[in-house]
Amino acid sequence: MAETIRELVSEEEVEKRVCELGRQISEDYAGRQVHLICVLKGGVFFMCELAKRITVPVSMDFMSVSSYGDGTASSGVVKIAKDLDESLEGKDVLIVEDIIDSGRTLSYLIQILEKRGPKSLKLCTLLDKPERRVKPVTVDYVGFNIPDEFVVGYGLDYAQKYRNLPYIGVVEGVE
Ligand SMILES: O=P(O)(O)OC[C@H]1O[C@H](OP(=O)(O)OP(=O)(O)O)[C@H](O)[C@@H]1O
Ligand SMILES: Nc1nc2[nH]cnc2c(=O)[nH]1
Repeated sequence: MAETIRELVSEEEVEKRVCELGRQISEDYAGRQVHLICVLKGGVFFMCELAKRITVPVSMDFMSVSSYGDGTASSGVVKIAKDLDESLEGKDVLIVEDIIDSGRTLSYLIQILEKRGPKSLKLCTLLDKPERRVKPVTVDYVGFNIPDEFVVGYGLDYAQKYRNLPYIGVVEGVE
């Protein structure tokens, strides 16, 4: 069977939800600066769109933590491929992720970042698959809870493809 993509969340729905999250974050961080941490590569589309909707001062940094490689199942081994450039000391830090699945990546990342002295540390994810959780993670902002299906688009890949889709879709026709 050929590889195809079935739309799960439309471009319009994603845009609307990103605006709502931006508004909520702006209210919650009123009078403060929020330091966004983008988890590469998947989080980059979401972080850019979200940052544009936040009305309090924003600073940004990037980190790459990988546990999936080219497959559809987490290896369970989390590697830091690129660390942050700046210190988190005294900052109101908001991690921006594309998806939380088993929770392995984020529980590991939060453990590391908490030790770096942020004033606060919160988590925002575009997508969450709560029924897949292996490691507990506290999620402060969620775009959409989705079922247990492997999704692509809006930054998410399958073997590095489909990140550029403007909507969220499910890959069909793969093992
Ligand atoms: O909750 P988990 O089961 O740990 O899965 C979530 C992680 O998987 C994806 O990253 P991936 O390793 O695919 O890297 P990428 O963002 O560079 O595609 C996603 O961006 C999360 O970081
Ligand atoms: N692309 C992609 N990466 C993931 N990482 C964890 N779950 C997923 C998923 O459903 N799709």
